[in-house]
Amino acid sequence: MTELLTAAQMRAIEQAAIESGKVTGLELMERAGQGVVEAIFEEWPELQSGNRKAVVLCGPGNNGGDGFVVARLLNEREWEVEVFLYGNADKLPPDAKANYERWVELGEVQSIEDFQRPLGWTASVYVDAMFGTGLSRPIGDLHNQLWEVFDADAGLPRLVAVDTPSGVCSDCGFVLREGTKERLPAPLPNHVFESQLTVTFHSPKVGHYLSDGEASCGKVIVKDIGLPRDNNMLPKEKGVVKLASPIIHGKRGVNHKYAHGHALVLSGTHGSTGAARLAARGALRIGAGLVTLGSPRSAMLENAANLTAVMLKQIDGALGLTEVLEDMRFNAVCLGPGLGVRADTQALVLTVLKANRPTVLDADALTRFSANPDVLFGLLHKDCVITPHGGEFTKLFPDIAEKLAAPATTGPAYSKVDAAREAATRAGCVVLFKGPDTVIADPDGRCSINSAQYDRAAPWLATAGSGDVLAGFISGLMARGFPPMAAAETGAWLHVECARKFGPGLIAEDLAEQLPAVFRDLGL
Ligand SMILES: NC(=O)C1=CN([C@@H]2O[C@H](COP(=O)(O)OP(=O)(O)OC[C@H]3O[C@@H](n4cnc5c(N)ncnc54)[C@H](OP(=O)(O)O)[C@@H]3O)[C@@H](O)[C@H]2O)[C@@H](O)CC1
Ligand SMILES: [K+]
Repeated sequence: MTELLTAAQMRAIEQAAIESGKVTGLELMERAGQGVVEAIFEEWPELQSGNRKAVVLCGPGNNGGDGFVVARLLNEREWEVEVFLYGNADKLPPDAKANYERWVELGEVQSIEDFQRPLGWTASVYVDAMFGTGLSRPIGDLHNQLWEVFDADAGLPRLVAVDTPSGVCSDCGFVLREGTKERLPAPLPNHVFESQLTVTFHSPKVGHYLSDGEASCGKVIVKDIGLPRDNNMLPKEKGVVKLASPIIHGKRGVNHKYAHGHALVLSGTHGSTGAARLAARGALRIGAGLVTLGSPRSAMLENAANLTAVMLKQIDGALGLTEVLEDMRFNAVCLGPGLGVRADTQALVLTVLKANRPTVLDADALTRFSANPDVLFGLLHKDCVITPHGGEFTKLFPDIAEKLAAPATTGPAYSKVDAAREAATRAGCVVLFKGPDTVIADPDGRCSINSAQYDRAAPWLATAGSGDVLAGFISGLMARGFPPMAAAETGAWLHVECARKFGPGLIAEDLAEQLPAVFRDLGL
């Protein structure tokens, strides 16, 4: 399980370790610099020999201190090293200052203003050690200068970011930028200069996995710097964010279909039934013992013509649903995909929520409440999962979405994690806020990011109906008895694995069909 830390959490861990007397800040900085050098050779073994040159850009804090260590260690390995400093050497914090002084015995320090791109890239490696977890405001002109130098049109150099790419907030993953009263157009102009490698310490930072994080980090390598793994010293008010991982087991115990639950998925009317069938098939493949599609009379023929293992039951309106839910064997309900946003959708949602059954609400079941989200929040309960994408999230939580969309001007800035957590508290249930950086938050404070980035990139998932399958996966797991947070996390993780298993050309129908192979890979 990978834990992702905020700047404050990382600082608390470092502080506690230093105060315990077991390690000094200087030792941590030395190990950080060593970690960067190790990572460079692991990533580019061809740099072990030959004429090698590094350009190291150092900032005014301890991130800069790490840079001076890297410069010295590469110099010891007979690299030619050029160092540029942003800011005043006299104002460096003590550990950084000590490493600055060790470096000036070996080489020169130039002002960052003199750093320009020569004709072509002349160094084997460029090290960005300007700002890390201490970034507190936009880097303004410096950013523009670097943006010009590292302009991708010139071809990407081996650019290594120490801890975080400078300018990117380590909590939210956004590039900090000057405030503007006007909302920036979507998508935001991407002013990120791309590192090929980001070497971070102890644990990845939350911002590496959110918003611009992946685009700017390239690849994240975590180096141990000897800090304790005991998180007792962390601020308690918010738990640590984790990378989602599957909490799944094979079907155990009684070999009877009813032992694995019975999911009910509600279909839309005639002509809008495919989404619910995708969800239903997802629920069945993921292991619910039985799945029934509840269909209005108008869509019975259409659904009957397209179902085999999934069962079909006519359910007309809230009254019909109330009667069906008297059968307690329906132990998980999924509604929203293709349901439509008419008044009876609201009645169906309210009926399901009053029945107090594990429930997944997606798509139209959420959009229907755009005008009156409080009605929905009043009835959602702890056994629910809601799965909004960005647009649905904005309709249900407009004030939260506005905070998230506002330009990040000071660090650490409001993040998608903060937004999902706030939404979960308001909704009183698990919120799965979709994206390549899906954030899953439980009102009890647990939070994870299901990343479809870096080595789990799955761009093929952006295809019609894939969200419907996810809603089905989660409801199928809930029918199997998974608690909402575990169901959401596991369902989202498997969803990405299925997309990766299939690869290019994926359409929504393919997703659930990959589950058997993914389960086999997991040894289930
Ligand atoms: N602590 C440890 O033991 C270890 C720490 N380690 C390393 O330290 C890093 C954290 O160090 P850090 O806290 O000193 O923060 P850092 O990112 O260097 O920047 C702070 C400086 O930048 C300034 N500043 C901020 N924004 C600015 C802007 N836009 N434009 C201009 N200035 C700006 C800010 O000024 P201020 O906001 O105070 O005015 C302050 O002077 C961490 O990422 C890791 O690499 C490792 O060695 C392991 C051991
Ligand atoms: K950096």
